[in-house]
Amino acid sequence: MNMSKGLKQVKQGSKSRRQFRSGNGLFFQHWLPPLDLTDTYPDHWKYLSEGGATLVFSYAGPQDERFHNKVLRLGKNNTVVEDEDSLILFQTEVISRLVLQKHLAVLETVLLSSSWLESLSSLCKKSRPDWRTGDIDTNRTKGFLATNLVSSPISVEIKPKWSFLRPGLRTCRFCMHSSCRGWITSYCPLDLFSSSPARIKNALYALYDAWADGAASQNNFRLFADGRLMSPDDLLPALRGLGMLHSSILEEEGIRELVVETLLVSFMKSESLELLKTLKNLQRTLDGLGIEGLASLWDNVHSLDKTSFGGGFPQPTIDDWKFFVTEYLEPQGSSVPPQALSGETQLRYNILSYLLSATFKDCSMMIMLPGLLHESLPTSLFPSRITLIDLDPKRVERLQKWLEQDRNIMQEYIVSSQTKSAKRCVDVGEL
Ligand SMILES: O=P(O)(O)O[C@@H]1[C@@H](OP(=O)(O)O)[C@H](OP(=O)(O)O)[C@H](O)[C@H](OP(=O)(O)O)[C@H]1OP(=O)(O)O
Ligand SMILES: Nc1ncnc2c1ncn2[C@@H]1O[C@H](COP(=O)(O)OP(=O)(O)OP(=O)(O)O)[C@@H](O)[C@H]1O
Repeated sequence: MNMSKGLKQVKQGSKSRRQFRSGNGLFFQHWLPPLDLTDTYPDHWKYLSEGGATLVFSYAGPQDERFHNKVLRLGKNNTVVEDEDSLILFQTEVISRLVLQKHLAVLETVLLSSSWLESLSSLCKKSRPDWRTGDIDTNRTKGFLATNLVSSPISVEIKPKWSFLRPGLRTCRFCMHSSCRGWITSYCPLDLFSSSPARIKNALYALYDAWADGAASQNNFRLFADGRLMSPDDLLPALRGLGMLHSSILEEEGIRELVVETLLVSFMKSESLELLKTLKNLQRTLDGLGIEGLASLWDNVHSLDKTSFGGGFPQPTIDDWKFFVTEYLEPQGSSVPPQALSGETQLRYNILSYLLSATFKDCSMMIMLPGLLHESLPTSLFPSRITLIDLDPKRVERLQKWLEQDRNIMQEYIVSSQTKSAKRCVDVGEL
């Protein structure tokens, strides 16, 4: 029997339960060890993209159902990243209780070897942007495969960042941070999360424009055509080459309109608006005390031992996360509801809550599109899939970084507001 034919996989924790269709059409199941990627050649994996902590490759080898439409995500050697099994469990056991499954990629652990990773690392050197630091961590023995979310004709990646305005402030965290970094962008996440078509459109124009101006280190917008990451200069010739442009579109300006209009149709679909609403509510409600409030709570609890913020607090385990999410989702079911907790237990609840909020503040959305809008086609014929990626747990050591970062951002922003008027961001509040 051809085992790869009719193969389906069902994820459960880090184990892969593969389902095979037998001759009589019935499925049978079998527990299998993780796939060994050293069965493929490193040059079957083409550099696709990267973030601060990982590098991502898409499969470009001979036809193989196991890797078709998959990307390989590998940890870098310059950051502490959880092991792959924990990352996958975090998504399957924790995140999936907060975000609908249809908005999540399917993940699977794979086995790797140092020599294989070293070859891949040298093969991808030329494709990586100069400004990115870190290299593949060749000491890791595992990576993970994920659904390739740029396999559609056009795919767009948006990293929306913080969706809410802190009480008492006029400017949102992203706009303050951008101003401190000297970024030139009119993007405000509060527009994207507003549910208003006009404001969402403004946000999309702003994201596109910052990208088109070549602001390489601004990572809030990326565009992929035919599975390849596009630079602003590549886009027009690439779309023409792929036959994706109507002959009337001759100018960059025309593409800008078309990309934004197409994305707007996708964002105005009810499931996209629902996802934005979910993300905003998770970011905001999990943030609870804010980083300053959390640091004060820490100081109160540690007033005698004076342990520094986050010091000695163990990394939450999967069981800790599961327990936390149950308390967060079903506060009435807890013996003591979260708002009535005190001391160590209150601190613990709020630390996990803030860490989880940080995951949602830093994730990205992948929007898969069948192409760019065509005026002869009704927009209802425009299917799109929207998926969240980079939903890794944040580590406890980050607490101190976030406290210092927020203080710096606030301080610099206050100083700069003395010379120019502070930006006013509009939050529509709870959706
Ligand atoms: O601190 P921020 O808000 O700048 O976010 C960091 C991101 O910077 P950005 O603002 O998107 O340019 C940063 O993104 P880049 O590396 O700049 O693409 C990372 O996402 C970082 O998280 P991690 O190290 O991958 O766990 C992010 O760090 P965390 O804040 O999530 O710890
Ligand atoms: N499933 C996927 N399909 C296609 N591309 C992907 C997928 N997952 C990740 N990518 C690409 O790889 C990049 C890096 O992945 P990811 O955001 O998960 O890494 P990271 O290092 O944690 O990023 P950051 O530093 O932004 O937190 C993404 O920005 C995206 O362009």
